[in-house]
Amino acid sequence: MSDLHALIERLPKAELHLHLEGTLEPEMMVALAERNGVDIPYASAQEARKAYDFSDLQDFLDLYYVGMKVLVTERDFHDLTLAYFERAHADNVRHAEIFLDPQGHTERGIDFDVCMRGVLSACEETEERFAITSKLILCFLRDLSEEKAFETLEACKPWLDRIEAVGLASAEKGNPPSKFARVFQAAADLGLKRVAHAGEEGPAEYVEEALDVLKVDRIDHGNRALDDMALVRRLKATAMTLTVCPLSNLALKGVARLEDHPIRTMLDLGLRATVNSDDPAYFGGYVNENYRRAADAVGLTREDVIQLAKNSFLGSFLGEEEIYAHLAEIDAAAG
Ligand SMILES: Nc1ncnc2[nH]cnc12
Ligand SMILES: [Zn+2]
Repeated sequence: MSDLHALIERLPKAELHLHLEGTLEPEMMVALAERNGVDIPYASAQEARKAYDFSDLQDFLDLYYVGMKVLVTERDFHDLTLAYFERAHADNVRHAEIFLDPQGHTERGIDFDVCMRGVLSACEETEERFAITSKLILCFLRDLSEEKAFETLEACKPWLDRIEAVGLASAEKGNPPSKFARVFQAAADLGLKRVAHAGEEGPAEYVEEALDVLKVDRIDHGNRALDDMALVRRLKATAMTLTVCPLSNLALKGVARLEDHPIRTMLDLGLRATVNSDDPAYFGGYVNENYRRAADAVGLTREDVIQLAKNSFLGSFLGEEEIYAHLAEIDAAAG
């Protein structure tokens, strides 16, 4: 193993952009389909993997929403979440801020509270077993209506002490952040932090709207912000965290080759970029694999990799003391 790969493995990391439903490995999908008597269009895990050849975000989302239909019971959500944390533990992830797409479940008749109980019990078990801390971010699906988003926010109310933030995910093009201005304001009034996918496929203007209209605390992806240098200067001046997902961008054709990925440019510009896995079961790798493949493709240095790990904690919603404790651990692990 190269020195750089060994460093990547050893560094404590936070993961800030991870859709729980995107950690559904084909083996678990097939097993849950059987357990719950749900029809899926694959006879085997191998067949599912063969279908994972995406032309763009929508092409992926079409399969992503089919896959999650196998999640039915509280136990399914628990098992899915715990399986992710086992993998995260193997990658030396110490803290994760995980996305859940409740509308992907409530829209097909699964109770919101069933999802929440299953996910949260696995988060508690994880903290005890692996000493990994976590926070939960509930994403509104931007291709659905504002009214549906408000219904989801209403369902959040009994769980507010267990929810850190709201997010915005799903089909970006044609669904600008401003569509959700009022529901994000209502979430802020409830004391929730805000994040939004922006600039994944949509233009730099969507990143600007997420900042100005949704008042987000982080931008998920943000790649297209690089098209607008005034916006880049603003992101740098405000130390805005970008949760970047290299293997996702490759799989969804945001970049033609990983060598063209902007992660190195982002660091060179002084942006607070982080590396994350997005939907690792669909895109071919968990967080360390994203670091390794990106590092090899764009020539990240040892200092870049250390900076990325530090950024992952600096951009998290942990308290200052916890963040500085993790930064000290990174310095110790870096040697
Ligand atoms: N990469 C992604 N972009 C937008 N919405 C998503 N939901 C799951 N993965 C997503
Ligand atoms: Zn995402």
